[in-house]
Amino acid sequence: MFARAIKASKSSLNVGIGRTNKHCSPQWCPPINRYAHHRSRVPVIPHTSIKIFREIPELREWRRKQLVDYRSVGLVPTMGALHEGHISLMRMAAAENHRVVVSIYVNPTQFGVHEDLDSYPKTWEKDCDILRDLDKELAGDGKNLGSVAAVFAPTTNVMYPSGRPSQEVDGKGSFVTITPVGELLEGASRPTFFRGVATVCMKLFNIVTPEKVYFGQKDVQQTVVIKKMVKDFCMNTEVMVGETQRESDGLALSSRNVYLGARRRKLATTLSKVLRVAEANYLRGSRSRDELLGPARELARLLLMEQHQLQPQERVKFEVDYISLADPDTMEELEEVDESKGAILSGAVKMLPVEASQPGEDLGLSGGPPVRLIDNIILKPVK
Ligand SMILES: Nc1ncnc2c1ncn2[C@@H]1O[C@H](COP(=O)(O)OP(=O)(O)OP(=O)(O)O)[C@@H](O)[C@H]1O
Ligand SMILES: CC(C)(CO)[C@@H](O)C(=O)[O-]
Ligand code: BAL
Repeated sequence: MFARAIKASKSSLNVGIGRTNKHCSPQWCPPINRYAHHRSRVPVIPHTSIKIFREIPELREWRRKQLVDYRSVGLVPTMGALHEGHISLMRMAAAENHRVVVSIYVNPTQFGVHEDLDSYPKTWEKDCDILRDLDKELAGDGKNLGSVAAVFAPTTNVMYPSGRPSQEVDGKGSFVTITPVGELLEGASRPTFFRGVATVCMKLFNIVTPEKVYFGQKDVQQTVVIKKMVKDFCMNTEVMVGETQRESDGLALSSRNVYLGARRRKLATTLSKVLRVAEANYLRGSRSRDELLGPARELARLLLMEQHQLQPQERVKFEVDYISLADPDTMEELEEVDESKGAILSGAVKMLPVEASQPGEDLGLSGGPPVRLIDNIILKPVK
């Protein structure tokens, strides 16, 4: 969250300023005119049949047609700045549904007041190129049931018709809260985060009415919150979870990795290394919190100490927010893993900005602001 400081490129600004909605800044509004298809009311991504819906009524009309035609619909919610993690969810959805809807919406209510909503990466044109390439790939692969049929890219006016609600913790508004799970871990660090996520996902599910919804394991607590919301509100959809996509050295893909720069990028694998130590101990038979998390915390301490011994021009400082061993259904902390249920190992680390840069050093986009990284490993049941 700390690292969303990219500014829209000049070209994306240019395409955005034709007819922007007063409730959305020109930087991030998908262009309305540019992709207009002459014979259709609904624009499409060029060289594809992927429809771009900006309004709810048109999307609902399209959705009704899919229902009448017995076509299943899968939804992949995203905040854009698409990468291979998102694409893997779309591939999964295309394998199991006739029509895949991808939502691209940077949801204000999940950002705390001091978080960087305004600078969250907005890469609409690049996202369209990625979707076009995926469209070609899926068309050439006979194993899929369907393909990406539509992008839903609403404005905040559409998503919050009574006006944009407060981002304050005690702010008023129509919110969905899923507690206590939404208050733990990520929710403790970002108190309005899961309220915003549950609220926007409830809206997206109500609008798209998908048979299945797709979320990434990288945001594991989010999957637990969404599953609980679907269960507790008797929602008619199935929550599917796609595995975390990683770089070859183990770093989980994330839109925010672009802010790391070369020096911090090398150390960004710290969290996955630390979690893997705990996983290795689980696989060797350890079950208690101390046996699992003790050595993991020790590795984090040693890696940080190593950095502190370096010169400011060379070192990377980071802060461990949490390392957790939690119940897979509630995210509550465990003293002992129940072998029949397994557990979730998760963590969050804040990579601090470099203290002293070297001449010409790549510090990451926007000068390398603080970057909060999250990751997790599922400890599978053994019985
Ligand atoms: N590396 C990944 N592997 C699998 N799924 C992912 C990965 N990264 C993100 N996702 C999933 O994609 C969906 C949309 O996520 P989002 O748009 O927030 O991307 P992100 O990379 O997590 O961005 P952020 O910088 O906000 O964390 C979520 O369900 C998320 O879990
Ligand atoms: C699910 C989501 C799209 C809701 O805004 C967001 O939290 C995300 O990208 O993980
Ligand atoms: N993938 C989680 C979205 C967020 O950090 O706001």
